[in-house]
Amino acid sequence: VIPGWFSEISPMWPGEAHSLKVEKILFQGNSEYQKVMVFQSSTYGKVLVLDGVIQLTERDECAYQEMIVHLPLCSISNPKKVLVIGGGDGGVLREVSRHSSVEQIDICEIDKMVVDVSKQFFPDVAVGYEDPRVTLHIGDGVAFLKAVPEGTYDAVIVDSSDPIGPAQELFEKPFFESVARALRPGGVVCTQAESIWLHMHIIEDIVKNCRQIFKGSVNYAWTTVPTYPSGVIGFMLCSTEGPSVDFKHPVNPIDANDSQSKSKGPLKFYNSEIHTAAFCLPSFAKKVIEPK
Ligand SMILES: NCCCN[C@H]1CC[C@H](N)CC1
Repeated sequence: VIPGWFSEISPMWPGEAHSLKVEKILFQGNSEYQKVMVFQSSTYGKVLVLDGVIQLTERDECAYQEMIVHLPLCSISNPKKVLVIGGGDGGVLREVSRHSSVEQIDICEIDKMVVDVSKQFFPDVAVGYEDPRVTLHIGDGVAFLKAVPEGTYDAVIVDSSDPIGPAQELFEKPFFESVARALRPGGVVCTQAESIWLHMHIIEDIVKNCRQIFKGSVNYAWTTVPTYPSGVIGFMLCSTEGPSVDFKHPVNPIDANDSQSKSKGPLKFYNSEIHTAAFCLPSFAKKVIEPK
């Protein structure tokens, strides 16, 4: 360990570790589920770490939060009911609330400490909780979805951590089946889907499960997030049987004034061109992900 530096060492990305220079540790605690830490970095603003894994930094969180929300919501016209699984920091809520057609935003986060810590240290991320359309449920997303009436949601966003830890079940087939049941015909889901540089085997398994479960379209998109392992993160975008969804061409582009509300500031990363580009994959990934 280099004094004054945080290194993200994990068996999920063996032999490599991204490091950030630490100015000051601002919070350390143990929740019921994981170790929670916040530190002030030298060049990426404040950083949220769960069980030694970087979840977000103030400098680059916009890339992940904007893409995981606007890739699905800009792919369907008039999203009204949205469910967020995970996402306790509130960043996904901030982005969903830019869509004026949305009437109801439910969020199910298992770890209350993540919510409280985000409100205390990341107010520009946790601002999402201030939207009156938001209802916060503290609990297990797997159980929450089982209780959801069939066909309730237009969109589900699964903003999870990695498969090692509390989010493990969110990468397994039964969970994807419960998401499909909770979606209306032609409804969409977008999940955090790891890195094509590090996790092709996990992605292959997820794609196989999604193709069996989601009878609409199944696509993989990716983007750059400097402080995530290998500097990229991907998303599974799936739609249920019903009105067809073309994820690659946004039918519901985010409107300038929708996103210009004072509390949230302008979009820093997402736009319609980068939406379409996100689905372009390198050949080694196309081979595994795209249908034979
Ligand atoms: N809302 C915070 C983002 C959570 N997703 C991250 C994806 C990459 C992982 N290595 C860590 C969590």
